[in-house]
Amino acid sequence: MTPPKSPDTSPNSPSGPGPDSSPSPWSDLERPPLNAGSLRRALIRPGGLWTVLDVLPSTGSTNTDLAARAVDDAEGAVLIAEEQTSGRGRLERTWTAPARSGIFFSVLLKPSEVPAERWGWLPLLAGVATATGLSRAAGVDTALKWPNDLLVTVDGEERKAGGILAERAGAGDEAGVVLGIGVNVTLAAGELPVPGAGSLALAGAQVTDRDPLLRSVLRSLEEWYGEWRAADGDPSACRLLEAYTAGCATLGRRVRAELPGERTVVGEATALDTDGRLVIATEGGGREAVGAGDVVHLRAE
Ligand SMILES: Nc1ncnc2c1ncn2[C@@H]1O[C@H](COP(=O)(O)OP(=O)(O)OP(=O)(O)O)[C@@H](O)[C@H]1O
Ligand SMILES: O=C(O)CCCC[C@@H]1SC[C@@H]2NC(=O)N[C@@H]21
Repeated sequence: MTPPKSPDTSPNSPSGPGPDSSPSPWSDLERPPLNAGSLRRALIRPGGLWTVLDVLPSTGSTNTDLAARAVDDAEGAVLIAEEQTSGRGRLERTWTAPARSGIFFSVLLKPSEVPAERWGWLPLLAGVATATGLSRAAGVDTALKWPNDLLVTVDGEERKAGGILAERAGAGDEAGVVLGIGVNVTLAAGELPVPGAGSLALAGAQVTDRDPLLRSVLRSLEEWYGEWRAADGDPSACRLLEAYTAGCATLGRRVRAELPGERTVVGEATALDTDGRLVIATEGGGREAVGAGDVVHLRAE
């Protein structure tokens, strides 16, 4: 089912009170809830990675919730929310996640045998896996904006429709990473939280049932994670570096990386190095690699 087309004079019309205050143009019937039972049944298989802990009607942030229980939970724990009231992005920025408008979830991974310096690949791996899963389930093309954004094209313009937040959690033998993934699915034009945001629906995907999307992204994440782990976290050996490079819209573009202390690096983004840092060929003929943890903003020039 698709959202109502303009002109729509109903009180719920996206052309109603304005971008920030307009209620959803979707009815509850068109935005069915996630089905926890079917998600569990689909994801549980012998030797499989995932355990769906819960599908919460609302929570602050699935990353915060899962991090709080990271020592006690086994790897593969998945926490899903229909809505987040304090969703977070990188550097404690806000991630807006209105009820039933997208897929919002966190997974707990504990790749204890992979050298910890390679764990920085996990958010990039999650980007590749999410793009693969969305493409399989909804036929929608997404591009990766280094380091943690998922872009869709809406009317010829790139817009952010998703993001990934990776946070270290637990300690000692139970150390791990909470990977949080958020994708705007049904958000309509009048509901966009910030300029430059987009959604799968706005990119032309005919998706209202979010269960298949979630299943597909989690399956793809399990596949990529399995390959990466089997390769001891070496992104070249498991073709992660190749896949990220192929899907990355940042490479080949002129960018401005804003670093702490008002330092900037400007030039062409040419490659990712083996640590997942973005290599920028600067105007003076040099090359500088910037890490995801250091970049405050990365803008296309
Ligand atoms: N549902 C959403 N859809 C799209 N964008 C969102 C959503 N919620 C919040 N945002 C934007 O995402 C930002 C958080 O993401 P992040 O920390 O990756 O910053 P960014 O602006 O994407 O980074 P950069 O400047 O490097 O592109 C928020 O500051 C906000 O601008
Ligand atoms: O764009 C970003 O900076 C990252 C956004 C990450 C959003 C997801 S939604 C599920 C999980 N819980 C959060 O609070 N954030 C992540």
